[in-house]
Amino acid sequence: MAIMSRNDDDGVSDTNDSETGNPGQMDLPSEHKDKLLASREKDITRREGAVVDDKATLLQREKLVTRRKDAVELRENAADLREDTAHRREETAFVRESVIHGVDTGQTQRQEVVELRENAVDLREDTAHLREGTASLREEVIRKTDMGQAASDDHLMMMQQANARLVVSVIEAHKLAEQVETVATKLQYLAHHDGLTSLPNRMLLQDRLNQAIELARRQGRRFAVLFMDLDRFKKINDSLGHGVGDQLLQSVAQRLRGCVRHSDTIGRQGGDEFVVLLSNIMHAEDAALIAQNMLTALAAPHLIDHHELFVSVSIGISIYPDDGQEAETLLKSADSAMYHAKEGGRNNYKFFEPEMSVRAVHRQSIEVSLRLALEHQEFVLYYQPKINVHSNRIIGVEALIRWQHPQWGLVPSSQFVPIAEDCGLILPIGRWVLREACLQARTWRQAGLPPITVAVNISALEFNAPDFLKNVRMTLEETGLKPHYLELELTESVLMQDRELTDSVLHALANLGVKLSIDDFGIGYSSLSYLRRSPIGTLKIARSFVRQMTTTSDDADIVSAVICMSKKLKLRVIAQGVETPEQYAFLLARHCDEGQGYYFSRPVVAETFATLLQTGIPPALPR
Ligand SMILES: Nc1nc2c(ncn2[C@@H]2O[C@@H]3COP(=O)(O)O[C@H]4[C@@H](O)[C@H](n5cnc6c(=O)[nH]c(N)nc65)O[C@@H]4COP(=O)(O)O[C@H]3[C@H]2O)c(=O)[nH]1
Repeated sequence: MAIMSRNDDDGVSDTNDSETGNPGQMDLPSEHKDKLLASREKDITRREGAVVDDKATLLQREKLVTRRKDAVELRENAADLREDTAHRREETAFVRESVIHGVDTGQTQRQEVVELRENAVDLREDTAHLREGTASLREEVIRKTDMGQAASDDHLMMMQQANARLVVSVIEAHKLAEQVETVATKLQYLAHHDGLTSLPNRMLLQDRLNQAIELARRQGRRFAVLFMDLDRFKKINDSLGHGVGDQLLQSVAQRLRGCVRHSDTIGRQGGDEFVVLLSNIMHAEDAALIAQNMLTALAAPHLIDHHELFVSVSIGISIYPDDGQEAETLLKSADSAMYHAKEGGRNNYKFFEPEMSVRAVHRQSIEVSLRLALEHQEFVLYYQPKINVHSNRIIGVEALIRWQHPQWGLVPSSQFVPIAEDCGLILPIGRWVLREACLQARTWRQAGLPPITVAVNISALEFNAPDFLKNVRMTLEETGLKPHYLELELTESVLMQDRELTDSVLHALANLGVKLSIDDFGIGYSSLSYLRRSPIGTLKIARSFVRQMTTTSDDADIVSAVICMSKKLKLRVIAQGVETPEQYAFLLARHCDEGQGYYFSRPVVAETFATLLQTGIPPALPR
């Protein structure tokens, strides 16, 4: 008998299979056999279906895992993007701060501006990349979201987060772009304006000048260019410090603004130089009127850091088209005219005249030749004796430089020392003078001539050079001259500079044994209490007072007062530029002990001076 039992799973199972020759197989009627076969086939199909179902589930799971991976990747991408944005934001903030700092302090140098501009360009490129990055990421999200319609809630949530982060990134990118715009605008401003005064700078002024030329050419009109610089600004800067100097320049800029119309341009060329473009004048006299207004406006005291500062300017004026048809020529003409204004006593204005450019060219060629003069050994020292007016004995000598030019002949120092000071060449020239004078003094000593002190002029630039003291020490050592045979003549302006530094150098020199004197005393502003404390040993009365002391009572009073004061302060005093017997007599009567000037001897070459030293001042010299 066939034993049929109900299976839990599919309901039918046989334990006695006749086809397999199973001992449990029974011989069934054919209709039963057909039924059994049909039932078996159904069973197999059902089982195969279950396997297919399993495969689909696996595939489904695999897809889910892949989508999860995509979502994680997206999340990571979004996080990277966010980090990148934050980083860029910091950079922008830094750039912006640098620019603002630059604008505030006026210290943004041209190089910095260039760097900032390059940074802004980089930043802009980065922002563009960032935008591209966010766009492609968004596209990817959309694509993957479409693919994953059937994604799990988890997957959807991750997608939403990634999307939200992308939105943040895009907003950041927009902000970044705005900030870069702001920085770019500021850079643009800085590139065309002076950081200290906010006036148009050289570049912008050049642009405006070119525009004015173009317009004036078309309309057949004239316009004026005013070139000006502050008289003796360097002294204020050196003595009161750059902070005060900067404020003074701001104050000057402010007052100049008040003197011109809106259509005119005032620019700062650099340092204490300003250029004004008066774009609409009918006659040259209009420019003169404005120049005069500027002189008046600047003359009132400038109150800066509790200092009442008085400044004046010298102004040179050139007119388009008479004095130049191009920007450069107009500026040059105005510059030459300004030099003449300065030479004419400062605090005034001068119109350009054609012969001025000849002098400007001459000055330029002096500078070029000066650069070669040291190398070509064209300098020579002359020596002028200092005399004890009572004994008529030579008590010292001043070394004075001359330039033996191959074409121009012997050039006096007044024609090239100021130029050498302007262009800094006075530093190597000064070192040469000091060495040459020390060597010469030593040679005279070795030749058995009476011991005397040799004096060397030191300009403010030389005194303030960082290696000045070291150079004096080294020169004395190398030339073998004893320090007390060297005297340094300083101008009053040297004493007005950085007090602490000046004091320490003066005392170091005095400790070495070097003598110190003040040249041209009376024309500066030396404080008497300072003189008392300083190691200065001698005052040299300025030639300008000595020249008129016998004819002008004011000068006579000044010279008498300086002699008297020197004695009280226990300082030696010497009158410079003594030329006449009357001046000599005046000094004797006022008990001035020492004198120097043509009355005793002109500056002479070293050999002649050696003879003077041996023989004394000959009576044959004009007296
Ligand atoms: N009219 C007139 N002039 C007289 C008389 N006695 C002397 N002098 C001139 O007065 C100037 C005196 O020199 P300083 O006041 O130091 O003024 C000097 C000094 O400031 C500067 N200098 C000259 N040599 C040097 C140098 O080696 N180094 C530096 N840094 N400056 C120098 O150039 C200035 C002019 O020098 P120099 O042309 O040599 O002119 C000299 C001298 O030749 C006189 O009785 N009447």
